[in-house]
Amino acid sequence: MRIGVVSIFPSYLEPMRMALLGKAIDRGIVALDTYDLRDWTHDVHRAVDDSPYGGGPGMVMKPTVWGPCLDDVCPDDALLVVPTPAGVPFTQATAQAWSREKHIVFACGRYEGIDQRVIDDAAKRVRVQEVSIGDFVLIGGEVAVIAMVEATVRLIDGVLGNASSHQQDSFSDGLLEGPSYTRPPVWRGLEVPEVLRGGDHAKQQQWRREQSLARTRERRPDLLPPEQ
Ligand SMILES: N#Cc1c(-c2ccc3ccn(Cc4ccccn4)c3c2)n[nH]c1N
Repeated sequence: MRIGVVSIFPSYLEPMRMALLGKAIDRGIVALDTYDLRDWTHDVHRAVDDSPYGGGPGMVMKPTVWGPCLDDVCPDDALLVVPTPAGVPFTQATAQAWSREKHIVFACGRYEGIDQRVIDDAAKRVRVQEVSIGDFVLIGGEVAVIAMVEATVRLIDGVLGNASSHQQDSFSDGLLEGPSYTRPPVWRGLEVPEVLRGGDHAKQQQWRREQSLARTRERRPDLLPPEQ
């Protein structure tokens, strides 16, 4: 998978070159290109924003800068992703679908966002998805991109050491993951549940399912399947 990210703060994206994502890049599973939007500005001040039509707070990012940039960095067969608080919710299902893409380009806005005509113009040529990572407002799109890239790339074969890891994720079966434990068996007077210390794998699987259902019922009843 090739990933392109456009930002006015490309160094904000450097965490994606560390740890597991960095290893996926080193192993050629993922290629990451970051672009500085200001390289497409055309004035001495390298302006990327302007006042909003119709008034309102803040500034809006210029179509005359974003348009030529996306023309250059986003080929017709790529998926263009635009993080925005007004986007469709990004979910595990989104990550699953994106993990099968060959090329994804992320457009990181700042200020009050990107002139809508940039998205409308791009949609004439490429697939565009405006997505949100949650019901809160960030300062820009970079943090959202890092989160979405992690969630997506970890699902690509070969990225996670233990292939089955992501099959037991929270949300992979629609439920929240239950509690996890490791040694010592007793810590500060707290014991690891007996069933996990034994060897009956069928009982352990049943226990884990019950814990997932209980936790989901308590924290995210909206995720429960109808019969639960
Ligand atoms: N994904 C996602 C996001 C964002 C997000 C993403 C991109 C941008 C580009 C600018 N801003 C600031 C901003 C403030 C006010 C109104 C519009 N935009 C962004 C915020 N916030 N919360 C999410 N779940």
